[in-house]
Formats: sequence, structure tokens, C-alpha cells
Amino acid sequence: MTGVQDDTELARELIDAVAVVMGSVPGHRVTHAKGIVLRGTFTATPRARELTRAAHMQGDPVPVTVRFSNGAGDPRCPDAAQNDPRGMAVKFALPDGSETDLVCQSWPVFPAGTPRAFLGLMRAQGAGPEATESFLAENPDIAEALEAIAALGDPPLAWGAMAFNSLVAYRLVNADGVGRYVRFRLEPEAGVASLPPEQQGSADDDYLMTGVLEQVPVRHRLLAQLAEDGDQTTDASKAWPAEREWVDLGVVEVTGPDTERERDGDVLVNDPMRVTDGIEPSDDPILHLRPLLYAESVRRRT
Ligand code: HEM
Repeated sequence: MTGVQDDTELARELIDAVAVVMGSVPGHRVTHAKGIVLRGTFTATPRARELTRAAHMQGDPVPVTVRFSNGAGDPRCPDAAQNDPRGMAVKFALPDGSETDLVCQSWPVFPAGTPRAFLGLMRAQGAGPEATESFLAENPDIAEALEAIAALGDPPLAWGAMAFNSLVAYRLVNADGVGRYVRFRLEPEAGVASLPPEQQGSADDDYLMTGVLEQVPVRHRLLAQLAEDGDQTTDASKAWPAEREWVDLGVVEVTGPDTERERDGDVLVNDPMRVTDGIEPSDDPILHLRPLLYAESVRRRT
């Protein structure tokens, strides 16, 4: 049995281990240290409100704050880094003044299904290639997830050419109280494209962050993959069968730079457990630990 104390300790251990692997720099986010905060709108499709009664899914446009980020812990990491878990976090401003967050990353699956398994991987990677090799030999599921991750085309051509996944599942609940488990994906309207290999060596260190300001408006469709009865909803390291239906919930349109957040001591936190009525967290243990992980990161960066 685990308690709040155990989870807080686990979060601290995990942050310590991740900081080594991700090259974290004190005073900055432990991961996803380099990013750009933008603003825009989200407009839901009619299909969205059939699945959820969430306020931003009823069809009227709502303002959003979007942060695109590299995954590394170093705020100076070059944007053309390989194998980086990049992020797109969307904060929706709801009509009642509250917020709901969607936190997605570029990997197709998470490497491990539980916080302890991920801690094992981080400690092995932190110890070096030999330790990693024997850890992966003992954990074939994690080795398999890492293969799926390595197959991703990285780095992207632009933020508007990359797809991002929630990986963890949520339950959408509609006005009749009918619930359905989903995983979210933000799919670029312009299509997915990688930076051509011949440009990777010469790309500007900030080409993603500065490029997006010239490319706005940038649009991502918010898709929901529908689970079917019997699909597991607590292990983000396992993809659902490819034939599961994808539903178009609406469009996130980024229109320009945000001029308010992260100034004068403002702390922007995107929390995957901050969800409004009509969206419920699944029982995924990684999802439930993330507020503690992110709070520990905030302690170290503020
Ligand atoms: C489904 C799995 C996960 C996804 C999709 C995900 C995605 C993200 C994204 C997109 C951000 C940037 C948020 C922003 O721009 O404000 C972020 C932040 C962060 N993530 Fe995760 N993450 C996941 C799991 C984890 C795990 C297991 C750890 C373990 C240490 C972790 C550690 C962090 C930390 C330390 C931050 C910085 C938090 C802050 O200072 O605000 N994440 N994550």
C-alpha cells in the first residue's frame, strides 16, 4: 500500500534520476526546459459534445495558452536534438474562469507502464550503456517501447509539423452521463514532417522556437482515440490496436506569442490531472504521480 508520503518520496527519487539523464539545469524545468508560450483558440466540432459535456467541447471558441517545448532539461539545447520527447501543452480558458489542461508529448508510447519501472529505466540510463543494456534485457516490454520511440522521425520540420500524444487515457463523460475511455492526439493540419537529414547539422539552434512565430497561424486537430471494452486504460507504454476509431474533437489554432505568462514571477504549470467536468483521469499510476513530479520541478525552478 502506498501513501501520500511514499508517493512524494517516489516523485523526488524520480526527479533526481530524470535530472541526470535529461541534463537538467537548476533554476529551470527539470525536463522540457526550453519552450515557447503562445496563444490562440480552440473550437470544438459537433461530435465533441456527443462525447463530453466539458465546457470547451460545446462548440464556442475558447482561448488557449499553448507551450511547445523540447524535452531536454537544458534550456540551451539545440532544437535539432535527436530522440527528444518534445511537448505540446494546451491550457484551455473556460467560460467560468477555470482552466483545463492537456499535456501531450511527441513519443508514440511512454517507455514504461509504471513510475517504478520508469525509475528503473532512468537509473539504468544514468548509470551508463552497460547498465541500460542489462536492464533492457530484463525488461523486454520497455525495450520494445523504446524501439517504437526510436522509429519516430525526429527532429520535426516545425512545431506545426509534429504530432503529440497524451499517451495516458482519460474518460470522457457526456451530458447523459455516458462515459468512454479515450487517448488524445494533437495532429498537425499541415501534416507530419521531419527536418531533412542534410539540414540537421546546420539548423539554427532555435529554428523551432523562432520559426513558429513566422508560421502562425498553426493548427493542430485534437483527436480522441476511442477505447473498446477490454482495452487496458492504465498502461501508457502499450498502444491500443491501430484499428480503434479516431474522432475529430476540434482544432487548436495558435495565432501568436503569449505576452502575459511567465513574466514578473508568474509560474506556468500545465498539469495533466487538472481536468474539467466531463473529462475524468484514468487510473494510470503515471498520470496520478505527475502533479507531484511537476510540483517538485516547480520547487526546483522557482
Ligand atoms: C504520459 C507521460 C508524460 C507526458 C505526455 C509528459 C509530457 C510533458 C510535457 C508536454 C511537459 C511540458 C509542460 C509545459 O510545457 O508546461 C512536461 C513537463 C514535465 N514532465 Fe512530463 N510527461 C509525461 C510523464 C512524465 C514523467 C513520468 C516524468 C518523470 C519525472 C515527467 C517529468 C516532467 C517534468 C519534471 C516536467 C516539468 C514540469 C514543470 O516544471 O512545470 N513527465 N511533461
